[in-house]
Amino acid sequence: MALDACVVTIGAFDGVHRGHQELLRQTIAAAQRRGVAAVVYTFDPPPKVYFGQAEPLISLREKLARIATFAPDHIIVADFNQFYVRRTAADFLAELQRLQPREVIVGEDFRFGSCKGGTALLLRQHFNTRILPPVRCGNGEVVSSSRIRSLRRSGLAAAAATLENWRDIVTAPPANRSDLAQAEAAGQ
Ligand SMILES: Cc1cc2nc3c(=O)[nH]c(=O)nc-3n(C[C@H](O)[C@H](O)[C@H](O)COP(=O)(O)O)c2cc1C
Ligand SMILES: Nc1ncnc2c1ncn2[C@@H]1O[C@H](COP(=O)(O)OP(=O)(O)OP(=O)(O)O)[C@@H](O)[C@H]1O
Repeated sequence: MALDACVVTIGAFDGVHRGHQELLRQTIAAAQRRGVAAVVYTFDPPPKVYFGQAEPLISLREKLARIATFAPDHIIVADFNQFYVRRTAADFLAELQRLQPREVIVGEDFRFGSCKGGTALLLRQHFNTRILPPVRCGNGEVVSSSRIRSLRRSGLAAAAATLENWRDIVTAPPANRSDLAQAEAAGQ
């Protein structure tokens, strides 16, 4: 996919939890301010799932439905497979360049490229990059997909659901079905 201009956020976004939701909100707002497309770039399966380090929190369909409620213009789903995983950080930067991002929005711990060689600071050397501070829960812990998995494993499903913050929306259809169809097409 190539674009003239956009604001893009990148990540596995497993669970589309409160931290991810902040990235999505900031991305949509920045794109609207700049009058360019808002793009969400995600991976399927989530890299940790591909490497056998975790079970997915939600299906791809549910992830796309949750992301679609923020109404980005495009959702790019990279097929995270044996070929994709060989891409270096430089390869990934070159691919991102095709989207011509006016702004890239990620969290502090974002990593990309084989062996996680790329960091948010490396992104900043190539693109106008906004690195958001971590969203924390009430007790000060950083909200993360890993933390939600760990809470679920401990039988603390209610606490996990609080971090996901999808209690009211989880079974609802996406705001706009055509967004979802577009997102699924982009992932092929
Ligand atoms: C091109 C590319 C190659 C990657 N290769 C690896 C890898 O070899 N090992 C790994 O643990 N993660 C790898 N990742 C996953 C990243 O470390 C990271 O989990 C992913 O980009 C999602 O970021 P997030 O976890 O902040 O959402 C790769 C990511 C990309 C984009
Ligand atoms: N609590 C948070 N606050 C702000 N940004 C976050 C937070 N959690 C994740 N992000 C950012 O969201 C994007 C996607 O992150 P990712 O999908 O790896 O979530 P994660 O919760 O850190 O996952 P995991 O726990 O499996 O490593 C990245 O840019 C990451 O830095």
